[in-house]
Amino acid sequence: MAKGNQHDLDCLTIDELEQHAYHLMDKQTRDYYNEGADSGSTLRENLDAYAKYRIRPRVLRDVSNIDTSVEMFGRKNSTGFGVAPTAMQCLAHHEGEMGTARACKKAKVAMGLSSFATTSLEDVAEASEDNPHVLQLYLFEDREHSRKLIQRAKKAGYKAVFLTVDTPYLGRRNLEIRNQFKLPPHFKVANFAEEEGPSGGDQQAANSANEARQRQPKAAPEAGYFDGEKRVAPKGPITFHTHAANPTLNWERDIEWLKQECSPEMEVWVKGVATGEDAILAVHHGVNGIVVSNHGGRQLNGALATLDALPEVVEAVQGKIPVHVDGGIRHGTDIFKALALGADFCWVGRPALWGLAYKGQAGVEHMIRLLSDEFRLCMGLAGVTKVKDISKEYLVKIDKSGFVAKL
Ligand SMILES: Cc1cc2nc3c(=O)[nH]c(=O)nc-3n(C[C@H](O)[C@H](O)[C@H](O)COP(=O)(O)O)c2cc1C
Ligand SMILES: CC(C)CC(=O)C(=O)O
Repeated sequence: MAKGNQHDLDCLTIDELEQHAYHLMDKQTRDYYNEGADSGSTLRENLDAYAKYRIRPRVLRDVSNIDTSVEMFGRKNSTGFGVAPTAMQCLAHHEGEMGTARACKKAKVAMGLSSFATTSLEDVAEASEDNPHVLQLYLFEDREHSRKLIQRAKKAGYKAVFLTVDTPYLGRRNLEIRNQFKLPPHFKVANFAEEEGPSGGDQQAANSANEARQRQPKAAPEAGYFDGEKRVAPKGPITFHTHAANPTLNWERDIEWLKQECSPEMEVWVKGVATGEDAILAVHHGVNGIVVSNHGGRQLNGALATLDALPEVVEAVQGKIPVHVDGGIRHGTDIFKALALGADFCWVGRPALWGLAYKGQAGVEHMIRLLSDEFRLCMGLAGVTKVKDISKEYLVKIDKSGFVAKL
C-alpha cells in the first residue's frame, strides 16, 4: 500500500503502469524497450509461465508480522526483488539511471546498472551510497575497455559484476531494425564517454530529454545483425554493435580472467544461464552466483521461459551458490512463485523502465511499492512470514488439461 494509505488511483498494477508508459514513450523507445526477439514468443512465455503454478495457502498461522526482506551482498534488501540492468534509461525519462538509483536506495532495493547506461557508473554509485549496486558487464572484443570499466567499478564500490553470457551476438529484434534504432545524439552511453569525446553533460541531456521523447530519431542504418555470414558494425556513436560482445567468450579463459580482474573487491556472477549443465560449469569455475535469465526474451527466441528453466538450475547448483531469476515478473505472486521454485532473489527489468517513463524517480518508487506490497500481501495470504520459509510446498503445477500436480 502506498505511504499513508494513499493509492495512485490511476495506476494500481504493473499492467496499468505499462499502459501509462506506452503512451508516454516515443515509438522508437517503446519498441526498443518492449519488444522481444523474433516473434516474441519467449517474451510472452516468460510471463505465461507464472500462470502454470498456483499457490497452496496455509491458514491460521498468525501472519501479523511479515518480514519480506532478504540479504543481498551483506545488506538488507527490503523485499524479494531488485531492479535488473537495462540499457539507456534516459530514453524513458531525463532522470534516467539516477532516478532508478535514487528510487532503489530509498526503497532499499538492489540495482543493476547496464554497461550501456546513459549515466556514468560513478554517478550511479554516488546516488546509491550504501545501497547494493552491481555492474552488468559485457566482455568486449576490446578487452582493455572492459578492464577499465572493472577498475572504475571497483573504485566506485560496486559489489559485483554480472557478466551477461546470453549475448555472444545480439538477438534479432525486428522493430529495432525497422526503426533503425539509434541513441539520439544528445545522450551518451556514459561509460564510454571518454571514447566518444567531450560530453554535453547531464544537464544538457536533461534539458533536451523531453524534446527527445517527442522526436523521431534521425535514422542511420544500424547494422550489427547478421547480414549473411557477416556481422556489420556501423560507424558512428558507440553502440552495442561497435563495441560488440565477444562471441569467442568461454568458461576456461574468460571467467578465469574476469575473476582475477575483479578479485578481491567484487564478486563475479553470470547472468543468462538457463540450463543445469551450465549451472554446474558456473559452480565448477568458481563464479559467485547465477542469474537465470533469457534477457527478457530479447536474445534467443524459442528458449525456455526462465521460470521453467529455474528448477533444473536450482537442482544442479545444490545450494552451493545463490540462484537469482528474472523475466516476466509483473506481480507479487510471481515473486512468491519464483522463490518457491528455489530462486534466492528476483530481478525486474521492464517495469522499472515503465516506472521511469511514468514519473521518473517517483514512478520507479511507485513500481517498487506496487510489487513489494503485492509480495507482502501474497506472503500473508499464503501463510508465510519469512522469505526463507517460501518453498515448493506452497505450489502446485497445472497442466493444459487442468491436472493439478503437487511438486
Ligand atoms: C530495454 C532493455 C534493455 C536491456 N539491457 C540490458 C543490458 O544492457 N544488459 C543486460 O544484461 N540485460 C539487459 N536487459 C535484460 C534485463 O537485464 C533483464 O534480463 C530482463 O529485462 C528481464 O525481463 P523483464 O523485462 O521481463 O523483467 C535489458 C532489457 C530490456 C527490456
Ligand atoms: C545495448 C544493448 C545490447 C543492451 C541490451 O542488452 C538490450 O537491449 O537487451
